Amino acid sequence: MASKPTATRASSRTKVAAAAAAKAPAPTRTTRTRAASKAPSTASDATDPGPAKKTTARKPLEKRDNVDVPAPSKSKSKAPSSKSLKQVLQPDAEREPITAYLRIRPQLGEESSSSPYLVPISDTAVKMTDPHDTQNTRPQFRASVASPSSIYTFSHVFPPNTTQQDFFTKTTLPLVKDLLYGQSGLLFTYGVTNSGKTYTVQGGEEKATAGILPRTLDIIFNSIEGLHGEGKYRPVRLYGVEPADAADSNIPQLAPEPDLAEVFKSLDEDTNTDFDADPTTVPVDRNHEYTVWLSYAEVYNEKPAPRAGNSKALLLSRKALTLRPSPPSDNPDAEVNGKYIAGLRQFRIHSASQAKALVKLGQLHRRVFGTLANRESSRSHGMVIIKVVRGHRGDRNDPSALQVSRLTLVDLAGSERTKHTQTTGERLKEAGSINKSLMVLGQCMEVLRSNQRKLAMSLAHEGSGSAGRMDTRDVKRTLAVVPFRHSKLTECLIDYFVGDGRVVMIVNINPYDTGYDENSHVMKFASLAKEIFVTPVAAPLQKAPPVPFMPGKLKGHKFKEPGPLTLKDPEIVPKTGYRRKVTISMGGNEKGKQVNQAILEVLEEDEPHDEGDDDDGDDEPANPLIDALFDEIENLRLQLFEAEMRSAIIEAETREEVMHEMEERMRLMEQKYSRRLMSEMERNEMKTDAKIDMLHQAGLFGSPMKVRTGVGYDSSEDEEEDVEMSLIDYGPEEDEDSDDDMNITAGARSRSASPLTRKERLLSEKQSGKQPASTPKRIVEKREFVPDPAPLPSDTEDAELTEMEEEEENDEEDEDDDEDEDENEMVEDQDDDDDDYDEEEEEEEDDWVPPPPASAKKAAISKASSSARSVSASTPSTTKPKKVSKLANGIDSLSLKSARTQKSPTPAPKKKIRKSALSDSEDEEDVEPEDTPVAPKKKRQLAKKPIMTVDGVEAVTWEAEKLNAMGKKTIRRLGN
Ligand SMILES: Nc1ncnc2c1ncn2[C@@H]1O[C@H](COP(=O)(O)OP(=O)(O)OP(=O)(O)O)[C@@H](O)[C@H]1O
Repeated sequence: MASKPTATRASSRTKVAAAAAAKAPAPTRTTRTRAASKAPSTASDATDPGPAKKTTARKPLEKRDNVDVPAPSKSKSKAPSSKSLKQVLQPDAEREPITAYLRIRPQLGEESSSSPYLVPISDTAVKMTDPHDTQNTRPQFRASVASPSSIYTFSHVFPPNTTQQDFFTKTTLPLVKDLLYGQSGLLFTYGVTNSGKTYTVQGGEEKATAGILPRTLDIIFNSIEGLHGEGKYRPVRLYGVEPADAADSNIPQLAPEPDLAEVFKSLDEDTNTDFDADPTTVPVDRNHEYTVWLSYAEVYNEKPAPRAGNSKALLLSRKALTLRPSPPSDNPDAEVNGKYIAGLRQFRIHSASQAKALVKLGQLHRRVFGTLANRESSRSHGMVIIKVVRGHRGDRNDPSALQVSRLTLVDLAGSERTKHTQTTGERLKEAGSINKSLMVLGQCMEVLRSNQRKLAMSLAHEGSGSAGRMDTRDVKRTLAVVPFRHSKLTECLIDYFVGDGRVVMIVNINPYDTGYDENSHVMKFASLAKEIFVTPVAAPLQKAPPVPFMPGKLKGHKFKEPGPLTLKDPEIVPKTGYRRKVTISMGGNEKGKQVNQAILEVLEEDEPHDEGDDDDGDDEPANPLIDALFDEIENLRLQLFEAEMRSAIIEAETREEVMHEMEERMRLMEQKYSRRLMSEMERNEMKTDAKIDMLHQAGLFGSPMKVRTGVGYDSSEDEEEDVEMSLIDYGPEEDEDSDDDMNITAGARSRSASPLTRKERLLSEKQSGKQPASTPKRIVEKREFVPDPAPLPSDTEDAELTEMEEEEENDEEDEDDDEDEDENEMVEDQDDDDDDYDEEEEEEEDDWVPPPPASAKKAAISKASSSARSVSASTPSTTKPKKVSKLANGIDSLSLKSARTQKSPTPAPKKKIRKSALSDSEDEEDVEPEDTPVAPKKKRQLAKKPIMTVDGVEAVTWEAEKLNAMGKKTIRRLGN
């Protein structure tokens, strides 16, 4: 019988070691250290394809300084090779990144937004789009500082319809298995308020909605059924064990006070923990026995509120606890020792329901303090620590055969750091204070990541400097200090981040929540966490010598025997502290249930000052200056954040204001331009009508004149047209003023009044026996360049003059071309006169030298005529202006003549002159209305003749020249 336990012991040890090796995926810390020290050569060897090459590659390394021994070129070239950062940062057998899961909360009906701004695009990725940026506005026009659309990847994305069971199986069950196999783990939920963190951890009220915590407890107890240990040892600190006492197994006496007892009774009634139990079982090593210990802690960073006294209220105290470093003796292989919460009560749990009741108590406390802070949601970080002490059944009294593994489940407070961005001052400070631990957690992750990268690169690179690869110790000296100490939360979890187990992060998101920016922040935090590598190792086996069971004493230290939970424990309730009043109520959720209320006075005490020996083994320097500097940095960060948010809000508001103003201006401009365009179009239309009308009247466009002058001519039609012309509105006063105002340019004048209007005015003036008040400026200006205005010729004289001119033209060959061109120009000018006439054209008209009509014409002209042309060209000023003057005078005379006829609103008197000049035999009587008294004059048949075009004139001129060259003087008949 005596040998049996020994054999069992030996086998158990082997089994423990084997189990640790087989079940724990990573080696122990010692192994890891060895592996790390080997890593550089492994990295070097990794470049060699086979064993033979390894040998050749080693030689130059051994004789590195011996330049006389050349290394094989192949291996030499490979020696300094290095892995890329990406390769180095790949997960391997020893380490793995923090696992990040995303859980999307379903829409609950209270959300105003109908469509979520985050949608899963695969099992591992989600797309997040700013709901306020439907137009994909450019970043500078956006009020939000977060990017408008981003894709985030996770280890797995759980859509809204995921059941609690599925979620637990994929995310937490592996950690529960680890716990039972002797490996620690951490799971924390992260997200803004109302995103479902508490629902994920604790669960809902309905069946099958139990969260990961009750399920974890269920599975642990399902799995160790029949394997419960005697509980001779209890876990202490992080990894240590010590002899337990009977009090550890006592169910906590919840509340001796009657009112509070009522409350807790109803709590007990509510806590029917078994109705939603998870039946899953994990196969465990049945050679071991297990004891489960549970503690509930809260990280509560708020500052105390002013004292509020009420003598009748019950007193509920809560004492701030200190964190103490885990002694290296508990885990000699550890490079960095974590910290434990000193004084945290822990209870040995025998069943899942007992554990759940205790958790409920912890949550009640949390709720009480949450209510105390006047907040609806959890404002503290709730932490449930489950410890499993595993020992071989064959060696129950040997503490060196014990292994303590931990699973820490953290329900973080809402990360609504920017929730109150619209407010500043106190509320922002408050938010900053509440989330200080989250901020520090982020900072720790950032520093950890950068340190890990640095270290990985130093291991991957070889041959930097003469001494070969850089010493890891040198690199470690350059690494930044991870600010774990700046928050209680990170201080509690330090051991997980430096390599004490698997870390799982659950990101909760409510895609209907209005806080897009806050959720973007959460996503960024998750992507940062994913890049941090942790080293899941098995919990150390205890090598502490067995201590005889002495209640109240352990290893020479005074040990306080733990008693039942009493709210008035003088050790717990401090003499000084902060008192606050709070009312808690239980029940009343369902119909008919009585609401239990209790008024509690809560006494809070600050963290006691560490005693001198508390920091034993704390490797971080406790320099007050450094602490003060860190505090200052924190303060400045907060100020910076506040200032950034303020300026972001101002910027967004300004942008919006400017945008609205711009929009308004553009709208006004658009209206103005469209009005202007319309009026321009109307004007153009009327102008065109006027032109057409003038062309009609000039007989160049159809023959309305003929119709008018014919038998069926209706005077009312004429009147209509006159009315139509008078509708051309260039400003009512313009016409009036323009007659008097000689400063108005010819162009403006030409636009301001139609010839019809002018003609009518002239007629009326003539009829009233009055001299025209003024002549139109254009005509006046025409006259301006006439050096010697001649008296107005009569029609006959005019005709004769024209004929004479023509004769002269025919006679004077040199001038002939010029004259004809001049005439053509004049005729063309007449057409465009009303619209485009200006001084420039006038100048052109005067100075214009016409090109020769045709090459054939030149050939036909004799040398004699060429010399005559040159002579006449030398003295053009004597004749040319005179002719122009006659034409101008002719225009006026024709105007007067038209005024006499009253029925011929001819707008182009010059044209008539030119026509008469070109076709001598045309009878002008046909143009005149029948009833118009016409003075006896030379008969012309202008209207009967086809109107001669410019080409016609040229042709005629050409013929005339030809004949002239042939010696014939009479050209009058040529026109016929
Ligand atoms: N997956 C889910 N299915 C159904 N209801 C859910 C789910 N997740 C959350 N809820 C509900 O949404 C509400 C808010 O969830 P919960 O209280 O867990 O948010 P929280 O993130 O813990 O908030 P706080 O940080 O303020 O404590 C609760 O009513 C909860 O029941």
